[in-house]
Amino acid sequence: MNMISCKNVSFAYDNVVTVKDLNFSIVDGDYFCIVGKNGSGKSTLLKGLLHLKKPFAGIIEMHNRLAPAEIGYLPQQTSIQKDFPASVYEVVLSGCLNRLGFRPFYSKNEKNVAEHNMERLGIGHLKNKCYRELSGGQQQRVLLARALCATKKAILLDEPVAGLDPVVSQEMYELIQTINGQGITVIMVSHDIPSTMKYAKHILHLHHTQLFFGTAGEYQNSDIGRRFIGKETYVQPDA
Ligand SMILES: Nc1ncnc2c1ncn2[C@@H]1O[C@H](COP(=O)(O)OP(=O)(O)OP(=O)(O)O)[C@@H](O)[C@H]1O
Repeated sequence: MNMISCKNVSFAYDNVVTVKDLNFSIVDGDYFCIVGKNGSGKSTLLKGLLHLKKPFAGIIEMHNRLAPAEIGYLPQQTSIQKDFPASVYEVVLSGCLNRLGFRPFYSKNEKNVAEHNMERLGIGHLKNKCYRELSGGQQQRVLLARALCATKKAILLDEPVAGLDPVVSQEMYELIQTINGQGITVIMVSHDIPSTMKYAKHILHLHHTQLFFGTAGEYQNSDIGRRFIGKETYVQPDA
């Protein structure tokens, strides 16, 4: 069943259209990857899906009463975020912010949700540690736990393994796959094409418009897919 549909969607900055004619759907339980070169419109689309940016034209439909605030979001990390002076627990719990409404304090239930997601991602033992003292991989797990506090339905991840070493990246991908297997829809922007091909169910390839939308298998067999996968996959030169 469709969770989100984009129909003839375009985005513009200062009335200048930068991304146009997007037509695709994300289904319940999808592992949906958005790929494309720098500046092709991936982050703009993410902002659109989160309703942080209005389409210039077209419509983004959220089905089954999915509210944008119910999508957990793991943004790209900046150096300022990496230095954030809060405990792991505080960072994870802040994922429940959207549930607070006018209440000033978190409820017992929200605290339980935070505890549950820390255990789920294997960071329960880091609860009282300062976020900025963690490794890059641990920080990403914390942010993933935070994103999961906001949702039972979908998470949106912007380059979740950027800056992580191959082993930690692999662990992160396995966690994301496990979460997807538990029924959470995964929507991910990625420059990591080999892993995209390994895990994605559907792929959207952007270059200011939609160059491809379909299954990972269809992408692999398409001209655009073959060219992009070939270019982006790093081949170890002969020693
Ligand atoms: N705030 C803005 N004002 C004006 N133009 C913008 C703004 N943000 C993005 N753009 C333009 O919109 C287009 C798409 O940018 P976007 O950041 O969405 O690309 P991207 O695919 O996410 O890039 P990257 O892979 O480098 O993160 C680009 O041409 C960019 O210059």
